[in-house]
Parts: sequence; structure tokens; C-alpha cells
Amino acid sequence: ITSGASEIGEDIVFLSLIHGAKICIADVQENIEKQTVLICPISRRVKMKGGEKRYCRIQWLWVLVALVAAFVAMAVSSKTSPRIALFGAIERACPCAQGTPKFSGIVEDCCCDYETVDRLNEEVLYPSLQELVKTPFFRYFKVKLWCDCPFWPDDGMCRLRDCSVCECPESEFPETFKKPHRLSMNDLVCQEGKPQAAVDRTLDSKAFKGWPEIDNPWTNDDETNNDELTYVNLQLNPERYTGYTGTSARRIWDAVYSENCPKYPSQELCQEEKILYKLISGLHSSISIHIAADYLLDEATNLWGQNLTLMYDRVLKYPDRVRNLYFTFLFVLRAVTKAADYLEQAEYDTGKPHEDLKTQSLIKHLLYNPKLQAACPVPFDEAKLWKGQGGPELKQKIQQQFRNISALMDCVGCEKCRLWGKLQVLGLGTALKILFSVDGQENSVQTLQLQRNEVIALLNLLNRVSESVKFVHEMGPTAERIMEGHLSAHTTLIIVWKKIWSYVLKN
Ligand SMILES: Cc1cc2nc3c(=O)[nH]c(=O)nc-3n(C[C@H](O)[C@H](O)[C@H](O)COP(=O)(O)OP(=O)(O)OC[C@H]3O[C@@H](n4cnc5c(N)ncnc54)[C@H](O)[C@@H]3O)c2cc1C
Repeated sequence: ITSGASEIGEDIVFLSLIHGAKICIADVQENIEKQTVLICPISRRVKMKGGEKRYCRIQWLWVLVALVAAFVAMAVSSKTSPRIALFGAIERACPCAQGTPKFSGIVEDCCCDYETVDRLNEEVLYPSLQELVKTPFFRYFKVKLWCDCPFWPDDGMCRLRDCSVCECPESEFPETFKKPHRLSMNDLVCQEGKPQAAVDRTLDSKAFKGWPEIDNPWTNDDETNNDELTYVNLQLNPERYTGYTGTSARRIWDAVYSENCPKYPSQELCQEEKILYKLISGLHSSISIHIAADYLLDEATNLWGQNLTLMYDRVLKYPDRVRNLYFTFLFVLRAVTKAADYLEQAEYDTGKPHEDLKTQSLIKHLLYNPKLQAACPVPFDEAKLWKGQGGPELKQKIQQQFRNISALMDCVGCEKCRLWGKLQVLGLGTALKILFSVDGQENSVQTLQLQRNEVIALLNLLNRVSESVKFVHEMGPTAERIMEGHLSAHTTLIIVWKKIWSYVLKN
């Protein structure tokens, strides 16, 4: 509310709060002998004694006075009716109360509109994917983690311990994934001392039961080579802020963009190159949104939370980046639904029959959801691509470019970023493989063969992008309001805090 108020409004709100605080301080002083500090409950059902009731009544009264004062102040400052001023403020704060959404119509080059994507994501995709990625089959990812950059040496720009993927005891791992005695006792110490960051690095040939060992032509890593590979529990290594920044991170993104799309956004680009750019940009947006959604706000107190300013500065300020995020979402979704027959029949064996059945049923629910099939049956139409003269050559060129992007992931100087970078690039590579080719041939689902790790990467990527789309949809309007407002809530809060502080110092 203070964000809509003028200087006078702030003063009134400030005075009301100070008087409320004064009563609070007096009461705390009274209660000092009892050594208790009372926090007033909102619920009336909480049992309170007479003195406590009185104290809370007075405190809530002052909150009411502060609200009324803000309401009056806004009316005065906006020279309009209090109702309009107040609802103006609420409208800015509440995304659901807003008129035309910023992104509407069909997502470029796709077959669904923004509103449908948001609705399907909220009702079907996000909840199913959240469940799916927690299952034993989808939470362990096989990856070569250490830095093996073919382009330049790793310069270790990782600033926080949160960059590291850490190792933990074998005991938490599904039996079918294990190869006994693979993990040495020396490796068991968690780098961060936090169980939630723990990683098991064992592997086992049984884990590939029922799944072919085939190299993906779109990616650089040889997926059939199990040497030096590590199993990582993705649930324990969330993609979030790691402190990886500066020239090292910048160099990777610059290389990714300049390697593949030197001229973008010039119109000289052909459609296919534009699509590769949009996929990378969409992935980049999604990574930035995850950093913003789970950010280390205060290193000293280890306080994590949302950083809407970062989301605005890196993504929302550039509408194309939001559009590319939605495009990437629909592209990957199309790949998943196109591979539906294959994914339905695949084996999801982790040695836990109950959980494996659940995985199978979640996959079916996702692939054959009636709402999804009715509202967005073909999220992206790949059939219109590679049709022109030189189509096959162009496809090979782009395949090589994507392989180079995949190789660049070995240069990421932060272990956790490398983990998610590799997973998501493999996920995109798998989507490209499903939609476009196996060895440059016209693809048909019948001949499609996927590795277990490719399927894990594909579905985890879809989940990551789904989370980003949801976060943008829900928090984007608030972030924009704060950043684009006349007087930002942040600025107002700072002013009020400064006033409270100077008042405390003076008294
Ligand atoms: C593969 C990879 C994974 C990473 N994972 C993490 C992680 O998990 N946690 C973490 O904290 N950090 C991670 N990072 C680092 C993070 O992405 C940023 O590089 C870092 O936070 C510094 O951000 P920046 O503001 O310099 O801009 P960057 O995000 O580095 O962007 C560099 C430049 O790219 C352009 N750009 C930015 N976004 C887009 C877009 N969506 N589309 C098109 N162009 C764009 C802009 O010109 C921008 O200046 C990762 C980096 C890489 C390469």
C-alpha cells in the first residue's frame, strides 16, 4: 500500500506504525519479568489471557489506523476517490486483477497461445512433472562432472560452496543403480556438510537394463562411455544461485551465442538457425529465472529467497527472452508427446516396484492427458522445417553447432552449474533427436531409440522450463510493477525504514 502513497502518506503510515511499536515496546517492558514476547495471532481461536488480549487488540488497532491512514493519504495524493486509489494499488499488486496480459496470442512458430500454455502448465504439466522428477527413476542422472574443457582451461570462477555437487553415503541409492565398493570412504564427506546437497557417485550396468546404449548425434559427450561417470541425485542438488558469475560465466554464454548465431537477430538468419537461437535463449532465460527464484539474499545469515529485481533485469525487461522461454517449453513438450509410444513402453525399473509403477502411471498421465490433447495437441510443428533446398546440409550444420554447445558445457567453472547445464543441453539434444533425426535421416518414431539418461534429461528439462514458465506467469507482473512503478515499493520501504531508524536514534 505504501508504494501507492505520497510522501504525506508515508509520514502518516510511519507515525501510525511508530505509535503501534511504542505500545509494543511498553508491553514488552511490562512483560520483561515474565521473559515473554507476545506475537499477536491473526486467528481468533488462539487462546489468550486477558492482558494478552488487550495488548493484541491495541496492536491490531494501530495496524488498522496505519491502513486507514495509507488509504486516506493515497486518496489525497492521487486526487481521486479513495476507492479507486486503493483498488488501483491492489490492481498493481495482484496479477489476476490485471487487464490484457503482456504476452498473448500464439507463441511464435508454435501452435498454442500463451494463455493456454499458462493454464495447461498450471493444471496439468507442472503438477505431474513435479511428481515425476521426484521418482527414483528420474531423480538420478548420470554425468561426467569434472571440468574437461576442450577450449580453454577452467579458471575456477566459482565463488560459493553452493557451486559444488557433494557426495554422500551409498545407503540412500536404489540397489539396482549400485556397483559395490565404487565409492571410496574418503569421498563420503559432504563438501558443504549439508545432507540436502549430497550426491552419490556410484554406477551400475543394471541401471541400463532394458535401455539401449546409443550415442546422441546432437551432443558432444559419448553417452555410451561409462568411464568417469557419476550418478547425481538431482533432488539434492537444486538449480539455484551459486555465485558463478563474472568473466568465466560470461565467456561461456558469449561462446554459446557467437558459435551458433553470430548474426542474430538480423533477418538474414534462416528459420532453422533462428530456432536453435531461440532454444538456447529460452534455456538461458530459464536458468536466470531459477537463479532469481532461489537466490542467496544474505550470505552472512544464509538467507535464501526470491530476487525479483534479478528476474526483471535479466529476463522480463527483454520480452523476446520471455517469448523464447515459452517457445522452448512448447518445443520440448512436443518432443515428449511425439515420443509418447516409446516413453509409455519404456522400462522404469529401479528395483522399487511400488515407486516404479507410480513412475509409469505419471508418465501415462502426462502423455495422454485429455486436457493437453484437447487444448494443445501439437505444441510445435516440426514438419515444416528442413524443407527447402539444402535442408539436409543445413541440418548437419546445426547439428554440429549444437554439439559444440554441448562441448562448451565442459568449460562451465562451477560444478552444480555444469551439472544442470549438461543435463539441460542433453535434454534439448534429445528433443532435437526425437523431432528431427537419428543420424541425419528423416526421423520416424518407430525407429527412435533413447538412452535412459536422455529420457531423464528430457523430462527434467521439461520440468525446469515448466517451473520457469510458472514463476514468470505468477511473479512477472509483480516484478514488473515493482521495477516499473513510479515510486517502487522497494524505494518506499527504504524511506520508511530510514525514518524509523532516525526516529529510534533520536529517541
Ligand atoms: C551453462 C550455465 C549454467 C549456469 N547455471 C547457473 C546456476 O545454476 N546458478 C547460478 O547462480 N549461475 C549459473 N550460471 C551463471 C549465470 O547464468 C550467469 O552467467 C551469471 O549469473 C552472470 O549473469 P550476468 O548478469 O552477467 O548475465 P548472463 O546471464 O551471464 O548473460 C550474459 C549475456 O547474455 C545475454 N543474455 C542473457 N540472457 C539472455 C537470454 N535469455 N537470451 C538471449 N540473450 C541473453 C545478455 O546480453 C547478457 O549480458 C550458469 C552459467 C552457464 C553458462
